[in-house]
This record gives sequence, C-alpha cells and structure tokens, in this order.
Amino acid sequence: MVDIHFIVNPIAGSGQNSFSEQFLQDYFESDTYNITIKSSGYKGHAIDLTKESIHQKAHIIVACGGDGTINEVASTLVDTNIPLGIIPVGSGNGLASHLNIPKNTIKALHIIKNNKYTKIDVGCVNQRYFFSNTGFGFTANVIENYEALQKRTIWSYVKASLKSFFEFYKKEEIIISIDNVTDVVNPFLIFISNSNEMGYNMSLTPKASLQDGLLDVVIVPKIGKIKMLFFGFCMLIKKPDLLKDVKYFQTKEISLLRKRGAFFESQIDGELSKLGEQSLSIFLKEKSLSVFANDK
Ligand SMILES: Nc1ncnc2c1ncn2[C@@H]1O[C@H](COP(=O)(O)OP(=O)(O)OP(=O)(O)O)[C@@H](O)[C@H]1O
Repeated sequence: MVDIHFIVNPIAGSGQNSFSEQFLQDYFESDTYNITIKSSGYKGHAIDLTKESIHQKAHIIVACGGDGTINEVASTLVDTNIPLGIIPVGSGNGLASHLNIPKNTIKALHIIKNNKYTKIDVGCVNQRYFFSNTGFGFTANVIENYEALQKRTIWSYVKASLKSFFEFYKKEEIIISIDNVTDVVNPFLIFISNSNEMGYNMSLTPKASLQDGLLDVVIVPKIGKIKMLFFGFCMLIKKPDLLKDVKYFQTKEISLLRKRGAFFESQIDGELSKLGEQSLSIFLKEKSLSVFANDK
C-alpha cells in the first residue's frame, strides 16, 4: 500500500480549499493507496503536520496550497526520500508553474499518480530554505503590504505594488559579496531566485532553472519613479534586463551584511520574513528535494 498524505491550506488562493476522501479516492484506488487529509490551521502549522506525516511513515506528501504552504511542507522534506506532490490552489503558484503543474486539480493529481519525480535544488538563507525566491528591498515591501490586505488575489498584489510604489523610500546600505568581490549597495531591490517564476506568470529571472546548481540574482540600484514603472513593465514581459540599470547574473553563493538596523526585511517564497541575523549567506543545496513534475 502507498500512504499518501495531503496537507491542505484552507485559506490559500480563493480560500475555499477542501478535499474529501471520497473525491481523492476516485483517483487513488483504495486497494493501492491509503489516503490521509490534514488541514493547516495557522501559519507554520504545515511544518508540524509534515513532521507528523514523516513520523507516520507517509510515502508521498502533497502540499495543497500556494508557495507559502509548499515552503512549509518542502522545507521539512529536504534531504528525505519522500517526494513532494503539489496541488496548486494558491494565488501566485510560482513553483508549480515552473514545474509545469496545472492549476486544474484533477490534472495535478494525475502528475502525482504518474509517479515521475525529479530532484531539485533548494535555496538556503542561513538556516531557512526557499524553493522559488527570496528578496530584499522593494520586493519585501510589496509582500508586507500584500499580507496586510489579507485577501490573496492578483488585485491585492497590484494594490500592494502601487502602495509600495508611492511609499517606498528605504535607504538601507548593504554590503554584498559575490565570488570574493565586495560592494556596498543601497538597492531598490535584491532578488535571488531558484525558479524562473515569481507567481502570477511574472518573472525577474527567466533564465533560472531548478536543477542548474545556480542562483539567479537581480540587483536594481536606487531608481526614480519613471524607471520603477518601466521596470514593472519589464517584469510583466519577463525581460528585466531591458532596464539598463539592472544587474542580472548567476552565482553559487552570495553574502549580505547589514550595516545597521535590527533585521533584514525579506520575503521568502512570497511570505514576509524578518531575519534577525547581521549577515546572511545565501546558497544552494543541490538536488536535495524530490518533487513530482510534469514533462515539458
Ligand atoms: N488556516 C490558516 N489560517 C491562516 N493562515 C494559514 C492557515 N493555514 C496556512 N496559513 C498560512 O497562509 C499563508 C499563505 O499560504 P499560501 O502561500 O499557500 O497561499 P497563497 O498566498 O494564496 O499562494 P501563493 O503564495 O502562491 O501566492 C502561509 O503563510 C501559510 O502558513
């Protein structure tokens, strides 16, 4: 028997996610699969539910939610042999989109049933993991405004971006080291990505791959409002380097050192995260998560 555990975030995306055993049993026959469904009750709960499922000897664990839920479940599965399934019922669904997993639940279930999984790289920010991306500056500010709106829709994302556009003024000097070259930057944003999708079909790192052992980094210096608007447009058409001020490169590791301030305000896989450390080492653990994916 195959023990398959579904961890559902009921408030992700439209906020109406629930899966009945009867519905799932139509795809995973009861003579072959044992199904367990768990629902997360609060932020971070999916981590404990996943730990419990590992303890219960689940063979497959499926995250049903968006990038935040995937982050919680997948972080707990790194370096285990348990493959991660994804049912993308979140808002942005960046990682699922990179893995070519459709939003249609039945099609996404078939990918798990086909039993084809692959190993992907995992991003690390000190002790934390990211699977899609992490970012500092404007990108973290947008997520802060997005979370304050409480509705997780594309319109909330647009509203949050506009609010940040009018308000964002942060002046924060960061010492950045890449391949032993150190620079002091006062960036509009720093965006570091493992995947080529930010969610909502937008990208700042179209060349990124989950299996190339490289982080794709975008650094945008302080820019004026007109350039900010142009940059937003470049992001929509997935050509960030059309803005000449943008530095786009690939690297294995990057370190950030805070000159002052109590924490790094960052976003990790689309969730606001205040990192208390003075310095951050950002790198990849290569091919350390198994995940079901669709052939391109
Ligand atoms: N019952 C719950 N009530 C409130 N928040 C929850 C609950 N269960 C999980 N969460 C939190 O909800 C947040 C958002 O989840 P998730 O990222 O999966 O959805 P989303 O934001 O709609 O999708 P995406 O990140 O792809 O845009 C996560 O931080 C998660 O920990």
